[in-house]
Amino acid sequence: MPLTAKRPTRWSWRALLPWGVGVLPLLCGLAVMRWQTEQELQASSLATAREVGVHVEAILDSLSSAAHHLLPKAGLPCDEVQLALRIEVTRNAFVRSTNLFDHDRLYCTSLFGDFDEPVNASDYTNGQLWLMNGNSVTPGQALLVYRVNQESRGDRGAITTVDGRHLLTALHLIGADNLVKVHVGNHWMGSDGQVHDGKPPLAATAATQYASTRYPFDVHAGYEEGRQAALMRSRYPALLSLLLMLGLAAGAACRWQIRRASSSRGELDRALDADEFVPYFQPVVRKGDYRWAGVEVLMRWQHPREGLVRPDLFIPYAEHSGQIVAMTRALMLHTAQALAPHAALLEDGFHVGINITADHCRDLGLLDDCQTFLQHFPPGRVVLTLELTERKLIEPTPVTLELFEKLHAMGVMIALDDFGTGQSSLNYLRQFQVDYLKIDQSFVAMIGGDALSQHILDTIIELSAKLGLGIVAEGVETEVQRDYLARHEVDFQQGYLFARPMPADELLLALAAQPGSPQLPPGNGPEIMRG
Ligand SMILES: Nc1nc2c(ncn2[C@@H]2O[C@@H]3COP(=O)(O)O[C@H]4[C@@H](O)[C@H](n5cnc6c(=O)[nH]c(N)nc65)O[C@@H]4COP(=O)(O)O[C@H]3[C@H]2O)c(=O)[nH]1
Repeated sequence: MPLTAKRPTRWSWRALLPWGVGVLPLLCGLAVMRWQTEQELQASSLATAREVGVHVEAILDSLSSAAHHLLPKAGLPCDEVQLALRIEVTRNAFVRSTNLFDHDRLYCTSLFGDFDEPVNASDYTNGQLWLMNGNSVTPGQALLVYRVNQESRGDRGAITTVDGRHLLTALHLIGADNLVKVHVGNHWMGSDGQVHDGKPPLAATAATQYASTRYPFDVHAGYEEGRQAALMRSRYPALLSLLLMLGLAAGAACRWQIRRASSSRGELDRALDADEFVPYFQPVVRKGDYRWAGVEVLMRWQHPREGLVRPDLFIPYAEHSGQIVAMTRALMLHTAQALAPHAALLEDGFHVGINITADHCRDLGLLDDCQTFLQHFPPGRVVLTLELTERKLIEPTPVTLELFEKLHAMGVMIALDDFGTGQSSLNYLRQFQVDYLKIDQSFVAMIGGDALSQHILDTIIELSAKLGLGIVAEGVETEVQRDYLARHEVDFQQGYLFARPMPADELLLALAAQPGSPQLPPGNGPEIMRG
């Protein structure tokens, strides 16, 4: 179908749908990738937290073992136990210092020997662990302190410490790309090695936690903001580009389909508004004198850019979209306006054939169109003949039957077009009160051909005679065909042999030129005569 006239873009669903279709595969793919990377980061985060946790537990095992060795010595004089304290520091890789306390005062340390400093059990989580921000020996440097007291005396026991750098090494080596934090009571240490107060902040991505069941600490892990997007970009670059291309292709295909459908419909609507559908007329001659007894009205599209467009290029779409009803109404009006002022040129009972389709038979609207058409002419001057095609099946519903009954009552004739080519020709004959059969041009073309084809043509002619129907032969191109049809008493003939479809001006000119025809009133003739 030819297309023209660009219309202003409107943000309707037609404009938005291709974007939606294009974005959909991308969104679905991104959702799957997001879910997958989320699972992956979560699993890796949990594994890191657990690994760091297990390592810290191993360090604490070392502190606990040293502390428990020294525990029975708590309360003994410092010069008696000092060597034992130093031996534990030497024997345990992670132990930085060992200490004994009595009456809640630190009285002996591996570094200084005799010492005196208060020990407050409440500084320790569960009375056991304290993450300190340094002590008097190494101020500002993280220190994890383990405390254990004798079962019988809560104010007497042993204290061992580990340097925060051991924890830091674990955080850096195990959780290299992870934001891992060791949390003890109201203090925590991150990969900056500093001890902070309070609870550690949750990581933006895949925040997980490992809580030790053996010591009162937990490990928080997770990733910084944007980690997931970065992982998706690095993991799925090929898939992302594929999805992008798929989305583009789907969006473009959808846009093309919508434009095709909407532009065809919109284009027909525009042409209808601009009155671009015009009638062409092909004469139908009667047997005997071959005088023009009527015309078949054939639609043409006077397209502003493409010129005159043949009906087979747009009628099928118009029939499919249902726009054919409005187009036929406009065509009938044009026909009436072109012929009515020159009705004197038409002999009484002049046949005007209009093609209709199944869409016209869905309601009784066609009655008004026919009525309006006939009102343009003096009574009895024209006989309106509706030509039914079988391109869409016409159902014999109560509405259709009522329509045909009322059309007949109005004097409108019904012809079956292209008779013999469709599957329902005979059914139509039974179901609807038909007046004429139009033999399809393919049968007329068989004249002079093989015997079987000719038999089929003869049978159609006989059938119409037996049913008392008028018969019109279409597509008569040769004198042999004309004479054969005349010998077989075919009532009317139509074809290039007599005349090709022509515009109204030419038709009126030719009608006026027929012998015995009244002349057109001066100044009232068709364009072609006046020019
Ligand atoms: N080869 C050959 N062809 C001949 C000869 N005599 C006439 N024809 C062509 O045969 C077609 C006859 O019309 P149709 O069977 O109703 O077939 C029509 C009809 O089914 C449809 N059509 C045309 N106008 C309308 C309309 O207003 N409404 C509907 N629904 N369909 C229409 O389009 C079809 C084609 O129309 P056209 O192109 O005008 O083609 C016309 C006409 O030009 C001949 O001797 N030899």
